[in-house]
Parts: sequence; C-alpha cells; structure tokens
Amino acid sequence: MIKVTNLTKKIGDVNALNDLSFSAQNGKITGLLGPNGAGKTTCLRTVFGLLKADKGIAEIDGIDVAKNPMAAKQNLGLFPDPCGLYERLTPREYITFFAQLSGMSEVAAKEATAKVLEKLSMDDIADRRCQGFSQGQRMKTALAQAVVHNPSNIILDEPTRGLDVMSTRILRELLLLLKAQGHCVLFSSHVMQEVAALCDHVVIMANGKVVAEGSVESLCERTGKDSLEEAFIDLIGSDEGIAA
Ligand SMILES: Nc1ncnc2c1ncn2[C@@H]1O[C@H](COP(=O)(O)OP(=O)(O)OP(=O)(O)O)[C@@H](O)[C@H]1O
Repeated sequence: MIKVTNLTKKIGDVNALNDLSFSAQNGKITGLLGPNGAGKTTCLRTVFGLLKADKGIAEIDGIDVAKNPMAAKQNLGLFPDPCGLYERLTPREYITFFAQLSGMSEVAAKEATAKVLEKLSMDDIADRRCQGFSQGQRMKTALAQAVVHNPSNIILDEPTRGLDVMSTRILRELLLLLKAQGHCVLFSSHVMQEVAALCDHVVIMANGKVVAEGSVESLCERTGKDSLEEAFIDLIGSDEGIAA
C-alpha cells in the first residue's frame, strides 16, 4: 500500500504539493489524474524518495520513505523510461544487473530474473540484445526491471506517453496482471480512456491538492456526468491538460 499524508512541497515560488493526502491499495490500480502542473510527477518523485517533502509523510507498506528509504524501496518498483535500456545487454543481463543493484546476490538475481521473464512471457526475447527492440518489447523489459525484486508496489509516471496502440495494450495487460497478482499499482496519466478502463480508484488532483477521489462510477455519479472526462472537467473547472 502507498499512502501519502499532508504532503507539502514548495519548488521555487510554486506550491507543487499542497497538503496532499490519498492512499493506493494492494490488488488495485490507482490513477493519479490532473491537468498540467497539478503536481503528479512531484508526488510520485516524493513517494520514490527522489524529492524530499517540506511537510507530510509518504509511506510504502507503512514504512516512511524519508526516514527509511532503503527499506521502503525494497517494496517499491519504479517503471523507468523504456527508451533508456542498455542496448548492448539482453533483457536477462539487464534485469539481472538491476536485481543485483537492488541488493540481491548474483544467484538470487539470476533466479528472480528467470521468474520475472516467465511471469511477463518474455522467453522469446530474453536472450536477444535490446538494440532494435520494438516499443512493446522495451516496455516489457522496463517493467520487468521495475518488478524483478518483487515489490508489492509499483509506480509509473505517464507510462503510455508516446506509445502506439499495440504497446499501450501490452502495458495495460501487464498492469492488469500485476493487479491480479495482488500488487498495488499507482500511475499518473492524462488519458481519460486509459484511466477509465484500468483504474479501480481515481485520484483527481489540481494545484497540488486532491480535488476528488473514488471509482470512475462514483465520480460520474457525484457530478451527474456520463463519462470520466466530463466528471473531470466538472471537478477541476477546466478542460486543460486532457488527452482524449
Ligand atoms: N524543478 C522544478 N523547477 C521549477 N518548478 C517546478 C519544478 N518541478 C516542478 N515544478 C512546478 O511544480 C508544479 C507541479 O509540477 P509537476 O511536474 O509535478 O506537475 P504534473 O502534474 O506532473 O504536470 P504534467 O502533467 O504537465 O507533467 C508545476 O507548476 C511545475 O512547474
């Protein structure tokens, strides 16, 4: 479970996070939705311990990220930019390398890599160099790297940005698989369709705060609208930052 409580972060003159509180549960996909500049990336970076909040707490399975970053990160996977793979390595080598970076012995890292390659059905590409990989193959490799240490929680910042339809579908299936395996999945997005199709829980934020949260159905019901997009516009009072 990922929980943020009263997170506050000022960057320059901007209140990027302004008393932000919400939680994302295990076995559920939670979507962080908000217009440009709402604070989504700042929130996810703080949860991963890359930024330090001025106030408030970010917890991973009850562990305070700021106080105990190493322990918190053992339970957390961060989906990296799939463009940044090491081209000369095969997925097996690449994922094993990151497993060792997370603190596993060579033997344990190799075992964990074999398991994740099987879990994500990557046997056909496991021993090919990443150079020349399709976007979907890159995505699978990046996701395997994020979950090789079997974290109970995974966060993804706009994971489908720039992806074609097929790669987006692959990523969606992978997220649903992680959910079915009981992981807590938290991702940010501008794409209403994607959030509506995938998320059990939606957190709508603007100006560093939670404006509303709940299931897609409950947000539609609350605003009297037929779609998440209409509900979103009603709640934040603007259609800025929406991708269809
Ligand atoms: N390094 C920085 N320097 C200056 N301002 C920053 C910095 N990082 C974030 N901000 C500001 O903090 C606010 C929140 O930014 P953030 O990137 O978290 O928003 P976001 O919801 O992820 O936006 P987007 O959807 O456009 O990616 C914005 O006003 C942004 O300009």
